[in-house]
Amino acid sequence: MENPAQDKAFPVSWDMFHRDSRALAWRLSSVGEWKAIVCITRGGLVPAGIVARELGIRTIETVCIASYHDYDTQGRLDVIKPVDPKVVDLDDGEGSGVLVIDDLVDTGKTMKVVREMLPKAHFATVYAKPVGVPMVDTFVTEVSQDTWIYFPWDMGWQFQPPLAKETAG
Ligand SMILES: O=P(O)(O)OC[C@H]1O[C@H](OP(=O)(O)OP(=O)(O)O)[C@H](O)[C@@H]1O
Ligand SMILES: Nc1nc2[nH]cnc2c(=O)[nH]1
Ligand SMILES: [Mg+2]
Repeated sequence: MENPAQDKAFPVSWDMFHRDSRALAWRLSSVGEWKAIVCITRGGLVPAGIVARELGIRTIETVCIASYHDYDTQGRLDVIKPVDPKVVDLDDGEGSGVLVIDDLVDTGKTMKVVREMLPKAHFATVYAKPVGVPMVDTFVTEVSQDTWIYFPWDMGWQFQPPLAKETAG
């Protein structure tokens, strides 16, 4: 099965996300140099800002894709906005000189669509699951396929009942 039930939780705090995105920038800094970042919205917006700051990249473009319409179930993949041709054509019309950033790769379907637009770009994510790993050139942390990653922008503070109350009765 390509994407089994994702019943393990990997919660990520803002601090963790900042540290892991900086680690991504650190890895990328020894891989190459890029003229522009293309971030895959919306999840890619946050790491793209951090990596752009670390690597001194000021041209930042978006490709707007949505597929997980129903929380954790992937549906039809919608390209809401393609990459600006000015960015595709920076070097050779195939994405050389472009760094594509997303928060994570899961099945790899989102990355595959963007790879078709920018075949020579470098693809990077902060987190990766095994099925998606072949689609990404650089990432920081791998989690198992049956794990759901909870990002800080999707979370909120909530009262936690004390253990004693949970186990009573
Ligand atoms: O490797 P895949 O199985 O294709 O999944 C990975 C994509 O899923 C999430 O985006 P989502 O479509 O939920 O949109 P969002 O970034 O706006 O949250 C995530 O941000 C990746 O872009
Ligand atoms: N937040 C979040 N979005 C996803 N999209 C695909 N996989 C995931 C995941 O594990 N977490
Ligand atoms: Mg996304």
